[in-house]
Amino acid sequence: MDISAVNALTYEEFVELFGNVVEKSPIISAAIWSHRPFKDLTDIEAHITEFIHSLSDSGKEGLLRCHPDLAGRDLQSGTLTRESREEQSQAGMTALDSAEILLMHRLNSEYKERFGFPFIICARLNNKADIVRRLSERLKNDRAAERELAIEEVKKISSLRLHNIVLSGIQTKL
Ligand SMILES: NC(=O)N[C@H]1NC(=O)NC1=O
Repeated sequence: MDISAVNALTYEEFVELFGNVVEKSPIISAAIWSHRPFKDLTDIEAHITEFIHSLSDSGKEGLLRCHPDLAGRDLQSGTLTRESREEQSQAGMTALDSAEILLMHRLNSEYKERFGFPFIICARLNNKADIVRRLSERLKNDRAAERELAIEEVKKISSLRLHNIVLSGIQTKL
């Protein structure tokens, strides 16, 4: 799918295709559609980044709260989005033993209690050991630093999702 095909999408098609590029936040694709025509994927990413950075601190935290825990309740109950399930699976989160699941639950709860939003990391770029290590380390940060780090992870997740859609030929929907 090339950029001219992206630019030719109707609003409805665009949001259907890119609505979950930022987890459970279709407002972002709804907003950036107005910026067509896009020059390339980097241009789309720049608009996503611009939107996210324009949010207030509470808006950014709201965006973070749209993300499911890693190895959390949604994974156990099968209610993850397709994208999140694939990412969590790739990072080994779907193949944890019971002790590892308990550890993730304990660390995720501690994190959420401290910061008021879930721990977020780009699962495709990290394995199980990285995730546990980073989660333990990041618990020591302050809230503002963690908010910014988490937003950077959301941007990495979104970039990989965007590239995956455009380059992998999910255009069958079009
Ligand atoms: N909590 C969290 O990091 N969630 C996620 N990370 C990722 O790569 N996909 C997700 O859903």
